[in-house]
Amino acid sequence: MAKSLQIINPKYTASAVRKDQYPDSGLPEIAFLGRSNVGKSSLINSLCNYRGLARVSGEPGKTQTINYFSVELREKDGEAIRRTPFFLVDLPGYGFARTGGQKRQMWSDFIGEYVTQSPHLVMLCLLVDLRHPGLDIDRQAYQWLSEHGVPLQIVGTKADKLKASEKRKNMIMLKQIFPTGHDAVVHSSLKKEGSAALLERILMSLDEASSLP
Ligand SMILES: Nc1nc2c(ncn2[C@@H]2O[C@H](COP(=O)(O)OP(=O)(O)OP(=O)(O)O)[C@@H](O)[C@H]2O)c(=O)[nH]1
Ligand SMILES: [Mg+2]
Repeated sequence: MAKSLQIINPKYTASAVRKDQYPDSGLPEIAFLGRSNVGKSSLINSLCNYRGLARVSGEPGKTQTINYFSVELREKDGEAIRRTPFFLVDLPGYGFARTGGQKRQMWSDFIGEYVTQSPHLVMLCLLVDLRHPGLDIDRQAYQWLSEHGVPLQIVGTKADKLKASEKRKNMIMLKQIFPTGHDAVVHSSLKKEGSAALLERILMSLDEASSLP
């Protein structure tokens, strides 16, 4: 029988804007970053099959804090079942400033602090709207994250908004613009496309992290 992967038992656990507010359970973390409105919170809900878990909005700037959701990855391989607990971490978006006037920053300092200093972050999914594969702000974010050695997985979002031919073309562009060790994953929260591939990557990175000394 084929192997199946599923997220189970999702629960909101904590919100943080400072290091001393990070949960101290020691669980590995998979986090989601990208432009405001790119679909980070929706993707978490879609992976968990739980509509209201992370707050979603049509207006950019909805998620304002680092939000931790405890989950388990359930892997069923024939009769064998394995459950791996970890956190899905929703982050505020970048590229949208509610108030003008201040010096433009890519994102709040606490986001940079989290992605570079959280001791349990094993993979950061960088979400890019598949309709707009090469925006300057996403290139800058990718550059900064790469320079800081953050382990990245690129995810092209809102794939349901493109025709099959555009999807293929833009996925090739994503791979060229944002080269990482693993191919970009194409995803649609609306159509649930790409979740299986992303769960495979999550399992791989959790397994790699747990095998480190
Ligand atoms: N068509 C389509 N719409 C989507 C998809 N994912 C998210 N959306 C819509 O995009 C909007 C923003 O979604 P969110 O999940 O709140 O985006 P976010 O990246 O968390 O935004 P911030 O928290 O503001 O940074 C909402 O109106 C969602 O319904 C998708 O896969 N397909
Ligand atoms: Mg959000």
